[in-house]
Amino acid sequence: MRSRSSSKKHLFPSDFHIPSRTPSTSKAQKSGPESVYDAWLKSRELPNQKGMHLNFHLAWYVSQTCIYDLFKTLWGLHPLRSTFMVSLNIVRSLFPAFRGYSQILRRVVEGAIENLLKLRLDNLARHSTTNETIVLGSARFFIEYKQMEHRVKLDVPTLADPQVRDLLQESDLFARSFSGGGFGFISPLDFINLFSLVIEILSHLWLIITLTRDATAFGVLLFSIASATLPFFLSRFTHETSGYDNPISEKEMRAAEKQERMRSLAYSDIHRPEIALFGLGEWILNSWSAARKIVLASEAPVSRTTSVHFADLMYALQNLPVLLILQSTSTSLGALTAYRTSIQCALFAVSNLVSTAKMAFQGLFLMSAFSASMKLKPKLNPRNEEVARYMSKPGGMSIDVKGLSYTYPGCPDPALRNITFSLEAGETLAIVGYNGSGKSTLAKILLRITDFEKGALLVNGTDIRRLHPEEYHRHTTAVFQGFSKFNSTVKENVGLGNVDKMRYRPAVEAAVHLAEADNLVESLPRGLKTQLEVPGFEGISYPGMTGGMGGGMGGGWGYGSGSGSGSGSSDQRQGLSGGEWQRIALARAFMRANEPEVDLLVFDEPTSSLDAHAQNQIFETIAKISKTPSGDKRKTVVYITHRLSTARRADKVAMMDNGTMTEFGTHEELMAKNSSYAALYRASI
Ligand SMILES: Nc1ncnc2c1ncn2[C@@H]1O[C@H](COP(=O)(O)OP(=O)(O)OP(=O)(O)O)[C@@H](O)[C@H]1O
Repeated sequence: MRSRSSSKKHLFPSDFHIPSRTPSTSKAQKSGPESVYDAWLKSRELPNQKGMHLNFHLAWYVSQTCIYDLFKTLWGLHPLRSTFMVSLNIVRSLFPAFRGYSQILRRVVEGAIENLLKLRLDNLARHSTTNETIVLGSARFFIEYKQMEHRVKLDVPTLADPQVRDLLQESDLFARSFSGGGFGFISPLDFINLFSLVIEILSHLWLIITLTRDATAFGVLLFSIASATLPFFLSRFTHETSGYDNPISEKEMRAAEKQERMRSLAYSDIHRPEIALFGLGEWILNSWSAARKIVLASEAPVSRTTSVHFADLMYALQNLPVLLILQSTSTSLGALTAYRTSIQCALFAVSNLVSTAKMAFQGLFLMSAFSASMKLKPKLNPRNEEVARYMSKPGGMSIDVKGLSYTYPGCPDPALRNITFSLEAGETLAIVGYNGSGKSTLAKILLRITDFEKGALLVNGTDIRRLHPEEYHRHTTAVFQGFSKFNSTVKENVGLGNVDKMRYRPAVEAAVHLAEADNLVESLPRGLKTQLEVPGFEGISYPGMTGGMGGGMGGGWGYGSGSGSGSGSSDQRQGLSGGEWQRIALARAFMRANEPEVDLLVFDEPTSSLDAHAQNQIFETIAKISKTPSGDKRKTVVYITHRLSTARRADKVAMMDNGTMTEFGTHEELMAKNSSYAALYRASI
């Protein structure tokens, strides 16, 4: 355990901000890398990355900074099994040379040694594969876990960086290579293979030298004894058959489906705002981890009796006297053939070594991507020395915005320009304006989903940039314009708004009630347990699965437009209309709206698909939540609406036009101004 934690420290020593894209100046090319990220970046600038002209200097740097720590960490997961895996690979790599030696002996004892060797090799191969499955399974889980743990923490601005996306993509390739290769890239086993190939070449060289010196068959005897006894001892540590032979149980199928759903969710960009806002990271990680363990356990080999090995041992020991006799036999017989075979094998091993080394070389940079991605720091996180705690205020959250501007990466024009306004704790603000005027962008900045580049934003008097987003989000709830639709049950779709209470049915029912969605849920075939279908996403099917998975099967955490009402298919999945989905999204936001620590409620066009009656009811509910039963203010509410009849309910109204806030005040004040808002209002009623 000690080695494991210390290795982790080395491998993931500290977070860092990805520097802005550095131009590939000749100076930068010449100087050495300053970090693993730097090395990865420079490796991408190499003109012929896949050829032989790779930069050995970078590879050396990556080897020094990553390989040792990574292997030490992975070794620490299964020290004994890892030792066996490497030992077996070494033993296996010694056998080709030994087999060559046995050809000399074959003429003396027809086939006996060869058969014995074959038996031992088969056993070794079996044990080795089993052991590798276990060791690599754990390594893969560890790598995937680390990657997912880190991924769910990354925020929208970090993931919007194209360089980060490339880094994460290569990091994914590295993690996937732990399935045992297959992606045309390095598998961790290839590093061991490199070592094994060197051993094999050395063993051939040893044989060639031995033959030329006319030495005794002492080596043969030694290997025979080792090969005869090793599998017997190994049988006490390893298992036999692969779990693939076993039929997949329903539990395993559900776990496989869940693991994929959670992985999709963790890696999804579309759901990122809600993952951040509702703090879903830990829940995703725990759910994935539990499901992944079940899947890995189902793939793990199953133990079998060791009697076969005992018989093997007896058989092998019976041959020992023969081997002892052979020791005194002249080795000159067939030596020429063995000599030639050994040279051929050595040459073959050398060419194998070169191609494996080339793959390992490429793999090094994928490893550097993984290592660098582990150190990515979410851009919205404040620096340690700047962190401030969120200070609650009675009545809700006060908001002060001064000269705020923001331009989306890669866009020529700012989405927001010089926005200034103030909101007292407990006030309600309606943001109105034309399409594309920056309303949703402002809402995302207020929710600390998106950053801003100029100006200041104070919440309860504290600079929002000094607050840890994770902590700040606990004091907010929201319905986004493009809210997430999950291919999951109604209960989960709503419960995700407050993961702690997700399994508490009365809490989910209360949220459904607040969203006026009781009738909708009652009309569904399985009520809260009904599996919702997101258009455009198919379920995952598994071999041996009959009749779907009831409510449990869904294909990924799909996201769709949500228009149109699909009917439940044979697996009882249910489509919803746009308005019905909107009620689900509102219920999700209401899951936590009533929590005492929630001070800010943001709704981006929450009722755009609802009829006028439902819309009024929802606004009544929002008004009710924002005040105590005695009428005192307790939550600040910001909502974006195109229906100006709802805007007049708010304490303040903000009129947006082309990224600027052209008017701000009460409905009456703005009407008296008789400007854009008044015109828009009159046009909408
Ligand atoms: N992710 C993005 N990347 C680049 N530009 C964006 C992005 N999101 C929005 N924009 C641009 O920023 C501007 C403001 O968009 P925003 O969504 O804030 O407007 P809006 O007022 O909410 O519009 P609507 O009323 O149609 O919802 C628009 O010009 C839009 O094209």
